[in-house]
Amino acid sequence: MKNSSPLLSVNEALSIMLEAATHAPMTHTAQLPTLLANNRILASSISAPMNVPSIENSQMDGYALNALDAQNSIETNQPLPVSQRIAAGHPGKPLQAGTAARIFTGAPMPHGADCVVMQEQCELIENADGKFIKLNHLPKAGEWVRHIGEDIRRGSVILKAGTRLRAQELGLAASVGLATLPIKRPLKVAIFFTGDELAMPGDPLPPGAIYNSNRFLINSLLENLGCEVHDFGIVPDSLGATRSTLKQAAFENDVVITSGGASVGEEDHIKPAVEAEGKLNMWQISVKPGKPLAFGQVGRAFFVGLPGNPVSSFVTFLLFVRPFLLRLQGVVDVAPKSFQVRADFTWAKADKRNEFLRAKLNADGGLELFPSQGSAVLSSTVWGDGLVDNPAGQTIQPGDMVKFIPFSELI
Ligand SMILES: Nc1nc2c(c(=O)[nH]1)N[C@H]1C(S)=C(S)[C@@H](COP(=O)(O)OP(=O)(O)OC[C@H]3O[C@@H](n4cnc5c(N)ncnc54)[C@H](O)[C@@H]3O)O[C@H]1N2
Ligand code: MOO
Repeated sequence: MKNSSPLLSVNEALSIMLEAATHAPMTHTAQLPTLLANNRILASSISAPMNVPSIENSQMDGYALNALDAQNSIETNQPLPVSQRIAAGHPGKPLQAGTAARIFTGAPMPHGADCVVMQEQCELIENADGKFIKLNHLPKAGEWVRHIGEDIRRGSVILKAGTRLRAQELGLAASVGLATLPIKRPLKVAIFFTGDELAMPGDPLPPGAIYNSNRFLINSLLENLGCEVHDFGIVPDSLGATRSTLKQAAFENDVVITSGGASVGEEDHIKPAVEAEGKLNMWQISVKPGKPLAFGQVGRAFFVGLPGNPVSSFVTFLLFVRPFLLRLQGVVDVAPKSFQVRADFTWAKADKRNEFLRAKLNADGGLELFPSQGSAVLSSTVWGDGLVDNPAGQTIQPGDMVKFIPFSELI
């Protein structure tokens, strides 16, 4: 086990976890209704069974016609007769030569028409002989026409295996008529929270106790990732209780995540419990907050021990657990996007560890820091827009460009 100095870097630790996840792919897949597949992971690549659009149709409300007829009508100052009306969902008849068809957005183009003139660009004349349009604009062939397969070509791969399905992907799948999708089965993740000081919101707070905020943080983060959460609640600070809960949780789940008790005090039982029931592969990372992060295996389940401090728990979940759980389900690209942003603050004291500072974008496009960067100050995570990834040993001056990872990339 690697646990002595120098501490593992963030990248080294992440590599160890991702490597383990890559070699233990969760193979079970199921066909799920597309409507229920939000946030789930696609198990196999999807090829389009049809073209989108499947037919040529109009992009505007206006008149469908032939560009040569339009040119002729303008040159001879002869309005074009309106020979039919085509609404969306109602295929029209072939276009009579030398006429225009009233058409609406999304309606099928009539055979023989090659363009659409917006109704704002022509005048409708109605008289005893019928309806005519006078064009104030000379359209080009193809204008305001949506062509077959313009968005999606039949047979092309529209979604790759390992894609995390968001609203956009589900919309795209639905646009080619897919009512169900092959998805990875959700990961079963057990969580428990160590600490005699923990009480649940809704219960009175005894002297010296604190509320179990991590239970709410971690449950929500796992839910966002589409995991099936098995919450074992609060476990007292004893090696026996920690070991038995760990064993039971590992028996029934793919991953066990704990909070607290990961550090070095006598009341910190996570490390000895994991060593007794399984194997610790990694402990203590050069990251602030979050140094005591632990990773290992108990039975067939992976184990991740998050530090008890709420901000440490939150940050290490985002940096390590999120990519790990995504990779376990076959997601290839698990790295969050980061941006170079100007610091509008001073960070005078360099740390030995790689720091992740809670920061907010200001109106000038620069970054400001939450005044207290303590590991227990959860307010910083609500105030902030994301994390500044500050390398070990680095101070920051106003005007320096820093690496910023928005929370939207991490949650
Ligand atoms: N002598 C040392 N002490 C500590 C070290 C160290 O290297 N040497 N590391 C510090 C660092 S860094 C961190 S981070 C913490 C993490 O310690 P643990 O994972 O053992 O967590 P606990 O001691 O159980 O709790 C720490 C802190 O967080 C509060 N807590 C715990 N669970 C919850 C919860 N579910 N919800 C809200 N708050 C929680 C707990 O009351 C403590 O205040 O260790 C340092 N110590
Ligand atoms: O790493 Mo701890 O999270 O600094 O407080």
